Order: sequence, then structure tokens, then C-alpha cells
Amino acid sequence: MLTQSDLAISTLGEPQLDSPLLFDGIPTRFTPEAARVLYNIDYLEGDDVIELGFEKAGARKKVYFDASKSKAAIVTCGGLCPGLNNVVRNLFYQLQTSYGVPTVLGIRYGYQGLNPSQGLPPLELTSEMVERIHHHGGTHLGTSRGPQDPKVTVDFLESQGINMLFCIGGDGTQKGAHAMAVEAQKRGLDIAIVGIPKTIDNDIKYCYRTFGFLTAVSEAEKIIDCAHVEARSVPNGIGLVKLMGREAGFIAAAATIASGEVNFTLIPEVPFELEGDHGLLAKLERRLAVRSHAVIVVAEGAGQHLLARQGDEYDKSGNRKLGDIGLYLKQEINNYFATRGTPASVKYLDPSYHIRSVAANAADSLLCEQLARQAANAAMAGKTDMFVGLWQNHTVHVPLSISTGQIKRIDPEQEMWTTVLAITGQDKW
Ligand SMILES: Nc1ncnc2c1ncn2[C@@H]1O[C@H](COP(=O)(O)OP(=O)(O)OP(=O)(O)O)[C@@H](O)[C@H]1O
Ligand SMILES: O=P(O)(O)OC[C@H]1O[C@](O)(CO)[C@@H](O)[C@@H]1O
Ligand SMILES: [Mg+2]
Repeated sequence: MLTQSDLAISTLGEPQLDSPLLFDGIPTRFTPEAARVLYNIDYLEGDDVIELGFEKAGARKKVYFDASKSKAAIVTCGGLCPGLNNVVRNLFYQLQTSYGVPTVLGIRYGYQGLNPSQGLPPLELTSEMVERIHHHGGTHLGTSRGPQDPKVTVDFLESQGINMLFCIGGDGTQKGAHAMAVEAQKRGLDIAIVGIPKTIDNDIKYCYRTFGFLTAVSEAEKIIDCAHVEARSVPNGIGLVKLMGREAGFIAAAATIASGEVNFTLIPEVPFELEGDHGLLAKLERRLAVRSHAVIVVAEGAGQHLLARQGDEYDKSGNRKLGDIGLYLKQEINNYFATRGTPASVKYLDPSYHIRSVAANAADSLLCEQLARQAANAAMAGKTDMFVGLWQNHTVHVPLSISTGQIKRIDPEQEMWTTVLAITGQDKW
């Protein structure tokens, strides 16, 4: 159970300088330091409202850093995600054009670029460099997986005179950011480390929606619609689509709801069986008997218990490598119908990286702008060891210590999954 003190944000010191944020003489609407966004906004009439709240993001009237003497750096880590370039661009403009920070560095290839032994010196960003990057997918700074020693990376920040570091990435990146913030605090350094959560998987705890998620869902929806067309075009056609989602099935569930054409959705949070009367194969057979076609969406982390595995393998960042549930299902479904003498045709679509390497759609571009602007505001106010997240449709400050090391997953009792069950008609597993 969270308490208000768990939600307190670390600061480097008392902000005492007047904010340079003035546009054409109109003072920005500053957000008071005491502003909060309620953790729970729904309540029963008559009940006491619990006043637990996240610190509200926004420009502060007093700032901690003298912008004109500051040096900021931006790093993008982990897998690609639509909107990475938007965040870099918006951070650059908020820091340089709005606050007047003279130097904004782009760290190359993720945390590797913070380790001088890797020979990847930072780029000094300019308006010409960033002005068009939001039209492109990927990250112009480059990304990587794999750990770097926080002692080495903090040495680098110190040696370069960087006083604000923006870490754009998923759970691993935020863990890395926390490790650096702890190291910097231990040394008493005036360095603000602020995260911006990124992942198409939408699995960051205490962040309602991460940027890139909706773009990935709309790309996934197009693929599902293609699978549906394929399935309907042949007798007993089965469109099988595998989507990303290592630990959480948000992309699969949201694309299912958006498409409305899916009959079975399989996610990591809800174990399913193949065999038996309630297994996928028997349910699929019943569906084909009635409608002669079916669409299945499987998240890559689903059904891992069904795969024969030699032992766990991990990527450079320590993420578990998954068995290919899509190919496995394709084989099992083909075998099942061949044994029964029922002609069926599985069309397997694995869009994989296609859904995350595209440019951000409008909804994500808007979110990226908000998150980047508020991250710059937070760092200028001397806040550190936190990320800017979206909560109850407001941008808020979330301490890294409460979010990292946890994964946000679909709760099968909640509306998202019950909606999937209603739309697919697949019944509970
Ligand atoms: N505990 C940690 N301490 C320091 N660095 C870490 C830690 N955990 C992860 N990192 C580093 O953070 C970077 C990004 O992590 P990772 O590759 O897991 O991607 P991610 O940020 O979780 O994004 P994705 O959503 O694509 O998985 C990597 O360089 C990784 O080594
Ligand atoms: O192949 P890569 O680049 O390591 O990334 C794959 C993973 O990255 C993500 O896109 C984001 O975490 C996952 O959905 C996927 O499992
Ligand atoms: Mg991760």
C-alpha cells in the first residue's frame, strides 16, 4: 500500500532562481509546488476521499539551475518505440529555445555512449539536426541494450559538466537511471536525472500510457485486419497474428478491441491450454464449424509454459529470451486439423518490428511533446531520480524507486480483459 511519503520526489536543493520562462511578456502559468494529482479519482459518494497524490508536473516559478550555465544530455535506450525522436526534439526545444540552455548533447547508442571506453562521443544537438526528426521512426541518437557501470557513467557526466540527464527508455532504462541518480547523490553531485518512460508494451508501473503504445496498436490493428481478410478468403481459414508484448498483453488486447475481428486473444497474464474441451484447439474447431474462419492474436510472451525449452536464455540487458509461441501454435493447429481430417489453412502473420519502427501517430506525438516539456521543467526545478508519467490524464512526477523492478500487467478481472472476452467470445481460460 503506497503512502504519500513513497510519492515524494527527490530534489537537489531549494529552487531560488526566477524561471526564465516568459513568452512575449506573458508569464507562463506556473504549477505550484504543492499541486497534486489524486492517485484514485473515483469514489463512492459518502466515502472519505483518500488524499494520496502524485506531484503534478509543470513549469515552476522558481528553478534550481541557472539555464545559461547548464549542460543537458539526452539518451535513448532499449527497443525502438514510435515517438523517440519526438521526445528528443521537444526536449531540445524546451531546454534550448524556452529555457536558454546553451548546450544539449545527444548521447549515442544508449548507455554505451556514457562510457568513454566505447569511443562514442556525444553529438552536440542543433535546431537543424532535430527539426525534422519527428517525421521518422527509430532514434537518431541510436540505442543499445546491456549494462554500464554507474560509477563510470557518472564519472563521465561529471567530467563533461552535464547537470541534467534525460533517460528515455523502458523499465531497464529507468533502473539504470535510478542507479546513476543514487551514485550521483552519494557523491553529492548537482546532477538531475529525469526519465521519460518509453515502451510499446505499455508495461511501466505508475504510468497509465507510455508513448508509442497507441501507434503500435494502430499498426497491429492493420495487420489483424489483413489476417481477417486472409482467413475469410479460404474455407476454414485461420489468421494467426503474433504481436510484441513480452510480459504484458496490452498491445494484443488493445488491438483486439480496436479491430473487433479477433476470435481468440492469448496474453502472458492469462495461461491457456491447447488440449481438452476448453483448450484452444477444440474451441477453434467449434468456431470453424459455425463460421468457417477465425482470427487468433497471440502476444509473444503468452503460452511460454507450452514450449519445450532447454533452459532460460537472456539478452544483454537480462531480459528473458522467449520461445516462438506463434510458430508453435501454427504447427499444433495444422497437426490437429490434419489428424482430424478437417482441411484448415493457417495464415501466420508475424509483424514483429514493423509495429514499433514507424513514426509516431498524432496521439503519441501529442503525448511525447507533453512528457518532454515536463521532463525539462522538472530537471530545471532540480528534481531528480524520477520520471514524468501520465496519470489520470495528467503529467506527474513518479519516483524511480517505486516504479522500477515492477511490471504493469493486465488484470484479468478488470475492464480491458473482460472487454476482450466479450468481443472475442472466447470464454475465460
Ligand atoms: N539495474 C540496472 N542498472 C543499470 N543499468 C540497467 C539496469 N537494468 C537495465 N539497465 C540498462 O538499461 C538499458 C536499457 O534496458 P533494456 O535493454 O532492458 O531496455 P528497456 O529500457 O527496458 O526498454 P524495452 O522496453 O525495450 O525493454 C540497458 O543498457 C540496460 O543494461
Ligand atoms: O529484439 P529486441 O530489440 O531486443 O526487442 C524486443 C522486445 O522489445 C519490445 O518491443 C519492447 O520491450 C518487446 O515487446 C520485445 O520483446
Ligand atoms: Mg524492458
